[in-house]
Amino acid sequence: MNSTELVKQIENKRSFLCVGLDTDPKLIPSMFKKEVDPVFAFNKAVIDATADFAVAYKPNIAFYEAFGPKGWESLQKTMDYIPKDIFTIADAKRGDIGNTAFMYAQTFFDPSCAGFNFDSVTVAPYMGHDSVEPFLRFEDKWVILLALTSNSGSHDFQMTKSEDYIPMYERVMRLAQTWGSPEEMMFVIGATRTDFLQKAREIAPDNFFLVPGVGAQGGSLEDVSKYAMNSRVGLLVNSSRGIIYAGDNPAVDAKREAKKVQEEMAMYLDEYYIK
Ligand SMILES: O=C(O)c1cc(=O)[nH]c(=O)n1[C@@H]1O[C@H](COP(=O)(O)O)[C@@H](O)[C@H]1O
Repeated sequence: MNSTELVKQIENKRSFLCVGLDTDPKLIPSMFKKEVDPVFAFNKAVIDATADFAVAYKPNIAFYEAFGPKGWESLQKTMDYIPKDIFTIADAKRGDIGNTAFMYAQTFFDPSCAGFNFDSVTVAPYMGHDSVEPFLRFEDKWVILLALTSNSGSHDFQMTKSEDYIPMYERVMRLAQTWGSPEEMMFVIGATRTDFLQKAREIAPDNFFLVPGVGAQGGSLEDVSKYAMNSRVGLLVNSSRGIIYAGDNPAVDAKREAKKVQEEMAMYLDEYYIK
C-alpha cells in the first residue's frame, strides 16, 4: 500500500488506529478455546469487531512463531482474513547482514515465499544501512525502523549522547532518512515518550510514525496527536491489549474500545490535522 492510499483510508475512517494482534493463547476467552484454531478464531472475531475503526493491523510475530507451524498457520489465516484495504504490519523487529535481511524481507513481503504479503515490517537499525536496504527493494512496502521505543530500556542506548551531544535515536532518524524516502520508511516512536514527540517530528517532518504505548502502557493519545501529527496525519497509533483483551466477547468489548479510540482520534483530527 502506498502513502496516498493510507492517508485516504485515515481520512475516510477518521481514524489512525492500528490494532495489535498480540494473541496469547493463554489469554483467549474460553468461548474460542473449543475451536480447531483458537488463535485464528479469536483474531477473526477481533477483526470483525474492529475493521470499521482501524486503518492497520499489527500481528506481533513473536506470538505466532512461538508455536511453530501451528502459529505460522494461524498467522497466515489471519493475514488472509484482514480486509485488503487495511494496512498490515509484521511486527518482527528484524535486523541482520544483507543477504540474511533479504530473506527476512522475502518472508514478509513476497507472497511466493512464506505466503505472506505484509505492507511493512518493523526493523531494528543497530546493524546499519546494509541491514535495512534489502527491505527497501520491494515496491509499495515499508520499513518501520525502531527509533525511540516505549520501554524503560530505551534509555540504555537510544537516549545516550555522543561527543556532539546528539542522542542515538536522533542519529538513527537523521541517517535513516538518507537510506529511504518517507514513502517507504516510518519510525517507531513510543507514546510513552511524549516529551520527545515534538523533537522527533522536527527531525523527521514527513515520515509516518508508528506509535505504540497508548492503552496498556499509558501513553496519551492527545499528546501524540498534538505534538506529532503532520500535514498527511503521519501517525499510526497502536493499541494491542487495551483493545483485544477488553473483555470476554470481542464483538462487544473490542468493538467498544476500538470505537472509543476512533472517536477520540476523530476529535484530534478535527483539532490538529491541518492539510
Ligand atoms: O514496534 C512496536 O510495535 C513496539 C515498539 C515499542 O517501542 N513498544 C511497543 O510496545 N511495541 C509493540 O507494540 C505493542 C504494544 O502492545 P500493548 O502495550 O498491549 O498496546 C507490542 O506488540 C509491542 O511489541
